[in-house]
Amino acid sequence: MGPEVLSVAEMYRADALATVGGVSGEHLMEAAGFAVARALRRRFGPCRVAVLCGPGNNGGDGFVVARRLRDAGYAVRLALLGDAVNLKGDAAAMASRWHGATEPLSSAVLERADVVVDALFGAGLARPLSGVAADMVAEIARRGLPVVAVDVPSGVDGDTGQVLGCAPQAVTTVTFFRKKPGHLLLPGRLLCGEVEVADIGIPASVLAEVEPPLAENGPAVWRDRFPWPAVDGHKYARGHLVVVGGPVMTGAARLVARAARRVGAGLATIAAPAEALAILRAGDPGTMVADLAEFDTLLADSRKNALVLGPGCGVGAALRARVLAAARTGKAMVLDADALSSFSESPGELFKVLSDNVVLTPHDGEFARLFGKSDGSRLERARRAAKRAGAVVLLKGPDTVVAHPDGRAVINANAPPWLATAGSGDVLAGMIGGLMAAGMDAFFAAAAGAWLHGAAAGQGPGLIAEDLPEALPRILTALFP
Ligand SMILES: NC(=O)C1=CN([C@@H]2O[C@H](COP(=O)(O)OP(=O)(O)OC[C@H]3O[C@@H](n4cnc5c(N)ncnc54)[C@H](O)[C@@H]3O)[C@@H](O)[C@H]2O)[C@@H](O)CC1
Ligand SMILES: [K+]
Repeated sequence: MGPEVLSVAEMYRADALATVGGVSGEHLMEAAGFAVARALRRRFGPCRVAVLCGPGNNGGDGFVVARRLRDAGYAVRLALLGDAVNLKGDAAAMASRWHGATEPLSSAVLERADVVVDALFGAGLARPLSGVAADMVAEIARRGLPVVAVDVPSGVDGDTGQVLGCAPQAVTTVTFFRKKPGHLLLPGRLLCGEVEVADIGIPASVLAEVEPPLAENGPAVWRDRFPWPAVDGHKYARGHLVVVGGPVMTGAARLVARAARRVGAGLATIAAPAEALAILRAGDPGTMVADLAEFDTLLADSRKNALVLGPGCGVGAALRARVLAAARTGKAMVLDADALSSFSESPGELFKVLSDNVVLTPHDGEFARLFGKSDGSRLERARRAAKRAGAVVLLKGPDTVVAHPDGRAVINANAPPWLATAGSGDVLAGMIGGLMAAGMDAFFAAAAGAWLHGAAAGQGPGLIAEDLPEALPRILTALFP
């Protein structure tokens, strides 16, 4: 599915499979430490480095980093949490190859340091940082020292991106083989700084056995399924999206329709209440307008193959009835905003009629209204919600997650803060609806929509929602095979 993302358990499994395949643990650790030392050298010329090692294999990597940097002419001090005699396996072997002093972990090691290598805890983090480890994190922040993190900044949970206790802010994090969710989900992603994924000799063939159901969102995930028009195609072959509009907030439906047409839907019709028709007819000449009183006729027309309901519609029984009627047709559908909030009292009524041909696009507030307050990372919550709803769920945020009821998911990490602007969500719903109208599978349409939405915000300062659809031709041209 593209750039795979492995859970901590899957990472251990990949590691074990590589070892079974003949790559020794020591080889992996040497390569890991080498990659971290190389990343540090790229960023910092010869300087004074404090390497902080923990009691497990993350610490083992640290011993390699220390040796490699010293060999390269850096002034290295190394401090270990716990006693060296308690180190095991590969970490013990690497400690025995470090010929410098091993200090007990304390802030003394930071004196006169220019850079810190954080090799305290990685994948094996089991509980919140406390005691001297937590004191070190505070002291590093107090001194404003740059940190290069091994695998993850210590304290960041590799599976959730959440912080257990505390964690240092890194400038660079070097991880191995593939990213973990914690590198992409907030706040982990921000604490990592720049993430480098190093090849340490684990063969890609282990992925066939591990089969991770998670990927980092990007064109590699969905490029092959993108609904480019056929040379001999007709506009109806590119799909016809129906956008349900409301009486007052007419801009929302117009943004949806414009985004859908820009992304590739052949036709778009806004179906709105009578009082909104005049203003809608004065809008984009290429967007069609219909009276919402004819909704049943629109639904019965098989050429109209996809719908977006919610943006600007107004919460209530009328919208609820339209969503249920639309869902019963089995057409591709995006439910956003008011279409979701209309079911906050009766989510089960909605979930009963959904399928994986439907994408729900809640932000956190809408998500909580529909699925209740739930614990866990965005990834876990989106996955549970998709399963419960029986539909694709796109949980919006700076780390948007798209989850399929079968457990597949992508994490999107290209959304800039400029997207937090009025109408931006309407454009996202339109992009996804447009792609589904053009024939793209719901899960991949949601993933592609999320990524294109982030890419379209690339202009940065001054961005307004109206700019987003207009950025699509440039982005799509670069993707066109
Ligand atoms: N593919 C892989 O899996 C590879 C992993 N390597 C390294 O190995 C690391 C994983 O090693 P480990 O499984 O030994 O795990 P860690 O080294 O991350 O930590 C495990 C140790 O820390 C202790 N611990 C956990 N949380 C603590 C806390 N809050 N306070 C105090 N002690 C705590 C545990 O009891 C255990 O002794 C990876 O992060 C990576 O850096 C590399 O050496 C190379 C290959
Ligand atoms: K670490």
